[in-house]
Amino acid sequence: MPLSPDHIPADLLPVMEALTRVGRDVAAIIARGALGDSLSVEVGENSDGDGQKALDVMADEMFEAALRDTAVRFYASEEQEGVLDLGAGKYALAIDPLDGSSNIDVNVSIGTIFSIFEAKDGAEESFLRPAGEQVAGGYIVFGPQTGMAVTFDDGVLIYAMDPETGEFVLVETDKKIPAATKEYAINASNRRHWVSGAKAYIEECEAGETGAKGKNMNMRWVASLVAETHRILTRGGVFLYPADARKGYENGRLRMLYECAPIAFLIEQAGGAAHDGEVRILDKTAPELHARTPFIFGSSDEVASVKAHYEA
Ligand SMILES: O=P(O)(O)OC[C@H]1O[C@](O)(COP(=O)(O)O)[C@@H](O)[C@@H]1O
Ligand SMILES: [Mg+2]
Ligand SMILES: [Mg+2]
Repeated sequence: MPLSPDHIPADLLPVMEALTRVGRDVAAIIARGALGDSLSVEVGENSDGDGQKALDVMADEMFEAALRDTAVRFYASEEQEGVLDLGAGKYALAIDPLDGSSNIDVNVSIGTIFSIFEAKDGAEESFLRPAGEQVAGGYIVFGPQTGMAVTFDDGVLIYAMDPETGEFVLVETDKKIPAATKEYAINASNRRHWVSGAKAYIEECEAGETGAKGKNMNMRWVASLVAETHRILTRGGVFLYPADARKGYENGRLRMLYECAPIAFLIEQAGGAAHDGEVRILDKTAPELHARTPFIFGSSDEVASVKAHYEA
């Protein structure tokens, strides 16, 4: 099913068609759930030492195969150690083929996150550059409804997949996030490990109307970055995955290239903000393909308040 070319740069249309075609097929596999093969069985480990589930590997293979016929030259995946050279083409695409792996077998929203740069001559240099140089960033969410949010540096487009046709239909052309919010998202089980700025901000949220905020806050944690982003794009909110004292979490958990850069691009295009506690994500350059970064994003007032707590 072709995508409507409205609002999509012509050069990127075949890339977006490949992504949504695979999105439709992955959605169908997920929808069969327990009726099909187990999607959550551990099949190995990626180069980061993360366990790989069957659906992580399957989705990666499906996206890689579909993008081979497009203008994507370099393919960098969370599930693969190095960059693949797919042949001729002017783009470099980074992907988290399946985000929210812990939710695969519990029927909770999961997703795919993608980031596109214009390719340079070399594979790694095409990705290890300021995140602000992305030409597109977005995600596909597999939930009660399958949908997509994407930016081409000109606002945020929202698509809904029609379950009867598998077609991704444009439903909003300029999604905006409210500046103020009463909702925050953080994995509070790690509180004792957090850096002090995150601790201080969350204490203020918990104090509600009895503290400096003067308003009560509500908390949500899905453990699928795509689902949290979709909620924040839809009704506002702030998300934090801070650096913490656990081994391997010195820069938080989320990967700069496959997760934070494209989400930050979307969020800023929707009027929100994204930083690592100090530095704007779009001003950062990943030092290596699988590098992580602390990540705070969402409604601009709260994201600014988090920064003030880090600086205090
Ligand atoms: O289990 P935790 O520490 O709460 O982390 C949850 C985070 O990890 C992730 O699942 C990481 O992504 P992957 O599933 O692609 O590895 C995010 O989607 C989510 O925000
Ligand atoms: Mg992920
Ligand atoms: Mg993943």
